[in-house]
Amino acid sequence: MGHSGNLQLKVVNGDAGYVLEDVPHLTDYIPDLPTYPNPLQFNAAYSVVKQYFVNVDDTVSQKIVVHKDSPRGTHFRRAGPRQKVVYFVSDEVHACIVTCGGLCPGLNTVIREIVCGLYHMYGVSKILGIDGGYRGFYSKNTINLTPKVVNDIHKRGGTILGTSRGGHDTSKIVDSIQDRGINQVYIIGGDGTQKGAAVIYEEIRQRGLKVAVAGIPKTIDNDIPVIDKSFGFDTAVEEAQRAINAAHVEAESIENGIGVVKLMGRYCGFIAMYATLGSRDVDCCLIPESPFYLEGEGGLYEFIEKRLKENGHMVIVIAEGAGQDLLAESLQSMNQQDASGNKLLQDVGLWISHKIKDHFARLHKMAINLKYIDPTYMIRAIPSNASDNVYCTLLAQSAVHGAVAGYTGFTVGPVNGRHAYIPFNRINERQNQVVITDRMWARVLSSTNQPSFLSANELAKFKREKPSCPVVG
Ligand SMILES: Nc1ncnc2c1ncn2[C@@H]1O[C@H](COP(=O)(O)OP(=O)(O)OP(=O)(O)O)[C@@H](O)[C@H]1O
Ligand SMILES: O=P(O)(O)OC[C@H]1O[C@](O)(CO)[C@@H](O)[C@@H]1O
Ligand SMILES: [Mg+2]
Repeated sequence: MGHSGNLQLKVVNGDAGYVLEDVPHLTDYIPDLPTYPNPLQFNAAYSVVKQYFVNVDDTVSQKIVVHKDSPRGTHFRRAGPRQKVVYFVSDEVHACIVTCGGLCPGLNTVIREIVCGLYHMYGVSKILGIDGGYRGFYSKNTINLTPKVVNDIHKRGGTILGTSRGGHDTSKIVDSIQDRGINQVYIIGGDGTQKGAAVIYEEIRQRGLKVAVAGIPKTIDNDIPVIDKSFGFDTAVEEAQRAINAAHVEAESIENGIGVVKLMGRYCGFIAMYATLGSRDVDCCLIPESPFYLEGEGGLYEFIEKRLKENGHMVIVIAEGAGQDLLAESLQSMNQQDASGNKLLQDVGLWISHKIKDHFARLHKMAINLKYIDPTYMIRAIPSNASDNVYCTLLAQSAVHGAVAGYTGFTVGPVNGRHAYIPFNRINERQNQVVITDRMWARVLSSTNQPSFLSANELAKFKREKPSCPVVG
């Protein structure tokens, strides 16, 4: 096997096209680090486990569908407890946890399980909660986290640590880490947060500090690539059903009733797509990845008229990032950004509701009754459901095992069902989006029976431009 790469990339090439995109280890820049036996082997709960520790050579394959002669492809290091650890646990570890970006169901569960994992599996009791996101490192007080403090936080929505956008000052953050003697940093957040985690890791490495940096991916939008799905996503999709049900009940109770539901999804339509497929009451799902138009043959107005004539009512689900080009045409574009530099979107749900009402009022041939439901924050401010709780537990424990073993500069997450350590650069190189030329979007179209709103030429263009998504869908 041959190694290649620089500070960022640790790539190992093997036989038959096998590629390991490995994560950094503290020993990459701190030679001769002493190691210690993993204390987990004395843990009563784990004594029944046949194979305590993950084999050092275990990797997780990114490509699950293979052909007889195809190369073995990209792999990631398998997550889990290691035989040797690089911290003299429990005394040496001083950990901290921070949550950044928007809320997401399960944040408190991940915090709880990092604290309980560190404490119960590795005997760590020095764990600080950073208050209010990245800027909390240098401008706020910290909170001492113990299993007792976090005991029932998973039953609450939000994050007990608070969160924020903006305020990432790398050198101030690393100064604070250094000054406080912190040597494990757990960073929970979305795409922006993981980019922030990558630069924190780089700065720590430049300074030669024995500090492990572990990212736990959080995004309600499911826009983080490589991993199967982000935590809280299922809970959000489930909660979205309540809004869709309400829209459906309202719409079918009145002549020519239309229920419009806006769901989150700034740049991608995963929530809208899964909520639509989960519901079966949705007649039209509009997402940022699939352009649509209103007027004329094959447009949205024509489809609404047809569906109302057929069924007497209809439900439209629209992701917040859908149709932004149309909004920009008809409204003056604001071009505003939030504190993290994310584009602030105009309310497409409200806009489309007005457009539909105006259109049918102008036509005079069909009186419609439109109800607009906007549950956007309700679907992310709730506690996570049971399966997300289990998922959060695995993420937290995998992150803890990795950091204690000396891995750093990684985001943890499931790849084809197996948890893996994924290098930051892989997580940060692109955003996950619905690929409308994949089967999952076709399933939506065939479930709603809506038009694709794409001409043959546009479809061909999409097929050329967008590679098939190997993970989601
Ligand atoms: N390129 C970057 N480099 C350093 N820090 C960044 C970068 N992008 C974003 N951040 C920081 O990460 C934090 C969170 O970013 P952001 O507000 O975009 O949310 P997010 O993590 O993407 O979560 P979500 O989009 O799911 O709400 C902010 O404090 C922001 O300053
Ligand atoms: O209003 P906030 O807190 O900035 O969050 C809104 C954004 O957060 C997200 O949930 C995640 O990025 C987006 O879908 C949404 O645009
Ligand atoms: Mg983001």
